[in-house]
Formats: sequence, C-alpha cells, structure tokens
Amino acid sequence: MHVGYLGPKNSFTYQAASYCFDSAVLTPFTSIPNCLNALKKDHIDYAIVPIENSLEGSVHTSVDGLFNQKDIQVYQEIILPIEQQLLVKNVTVIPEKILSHPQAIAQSQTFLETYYPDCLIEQVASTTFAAQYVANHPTESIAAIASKEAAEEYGLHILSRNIQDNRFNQTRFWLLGKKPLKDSLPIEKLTLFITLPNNAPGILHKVLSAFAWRSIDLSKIESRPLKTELGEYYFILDVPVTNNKDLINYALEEISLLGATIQHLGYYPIVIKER
Ligand SMILES: O=C(O)C(=O)Cc1ccccc1
Repeated sequence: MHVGYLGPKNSFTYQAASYCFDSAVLTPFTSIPNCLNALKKDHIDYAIVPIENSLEGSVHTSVDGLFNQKDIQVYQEIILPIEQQLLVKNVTVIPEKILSHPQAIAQSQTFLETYYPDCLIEQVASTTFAAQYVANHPTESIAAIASKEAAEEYGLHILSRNIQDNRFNQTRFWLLGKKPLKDSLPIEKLTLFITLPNNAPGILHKVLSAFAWRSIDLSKIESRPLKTELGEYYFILDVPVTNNKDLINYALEEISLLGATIQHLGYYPIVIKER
C-alpha cells in the first residue's frame, strides 16, 4: 500500500499521515496538486492532504483540486493541533527573509506583523520544505516557520516558540482514495460540493431548506469560485451525521430535483489528536 502526503518528512501532513499509517508506506510529494494528481492517476492508493485550518479557513489547493473528481472519496478526517515555530540555523542571525507554507504564514500573521513588519515573507510548498531550505543555506539571513519536529529533523534552533495567532490552532486533514479502508470507525460527517442551476432566484435558500425542514444540521457552508467567470461559485457543505442517513438521502434527492449538481465526497469518521 502507498500513501502519498505533502512532504518532506515531518510536515504537518506527515504527522497526520503517520497518525493513521506506519511510516513505511508513506510517500512524500512536493506539492498538494502533485499528491492529488498521483492519486488521480493511481500511482498511489491513498493521499492525505490538509483541508481546513481553524485560523485560516479552507486550503484552497486541496478543496479546488477535489472539485469535479468523480472517483475520489474521503475515508477519514484527521484533526491535529498545530503549533508553529520560527526556526533558524544560527541563533545570532536576524532573519531578513521568512519562508513557509501559505497556511503557516497566515496562521502566524499577528506575530509577523508585530515582530517582523519589514521582513520579506516567501511562500513555499510546505513548512518542512522551508525548514530544509534554511538548513541547507546556513550563510543566508533566513528563517522558516515550521513544526518543532521539523526543527529536530533539520537541526534548526527555535528562535520563537508557538507563534501561531491562537493557542487552539487546529487543522483538518483528509485521507482520500478510490477504495474504502478495511477498518470501520463510526461515520461522523458527510461533505458535499453543490453547484446551483444558473440564475434561479432563491435557489440557495431552497437547497438549504431541504436540510432545514428535516432538522438536518449543517456544520459548514462556503462558496468557492467555479473558475469559469466572475460571480460563478460552487458550495462546500459539511453535514454532521447522527442516525439521520435516510433523511439526508431524501434531502439530497430533493436538491437534485431542484436542478443542483451534487458531488458526494463521502461519509467519513473523524479522529482527533489531542494536544
Ligand atoms: O506545510 C506543511 O507542513 C503542511 O503539511 C501544510 C500545512 C501547513 C500549515 C498547517 C497545516 C498544514
């Protein structure tokens, strides 16, 4: 079995992946799109990607990369606590440039604005890629935002600890694949991507009503650009699942009859790693 993740080793996605699988089966990829493409082309059996952060919201490259993918399903959600560290090779260096994944940069916005307002901030593919780069360029005045595990892996020093904007920072990751995993944890959530028929007044209200009048709770609704033209969107909906699967299926039938297109990403269990 091969499980792809956003690497290199010790990225936050690696931590999510190793929470579910033995590290022997884990294969690093250099970007989220590369990892998703490998799954689409069956080069790997499963992929683990970050989906949403409590401070920064959806990881757009992951959700948009899954839009319109017919065979890929979510098999598990993994929620990890996320703590960001400012890492340097040499503690006497004053960083002139800070590298990290866009999510980690956004999660540390207040810290960066307060202590490094004039510093150049550069986005790279992952937090561990940033840490690896800093380790490999010891003469440059640079720092990385990454985990303490990345600091250990690449022999870096922690210049500032826990720099994320909120102590309770968490990220949702999805285990994705085309065939179910054997172990069957209880189902806790369903994710849908819904595209509405064009120019139908009140159509979002009618779609939401299909859930509301059946007393089906929603835990997330977000619009994302369809990338066709300005003002065209698809909607991401999360539905907590209790013992209401039949009711949810009736609601989905009603929504299809309204002319909306539903992409069903699957019913899945959630595992939460405590801090
Ligand atoms: O860059 C990483 O280490 C990732 O796995 C992506 C990410 C970045 C910040 C929070 C969660 C996931």
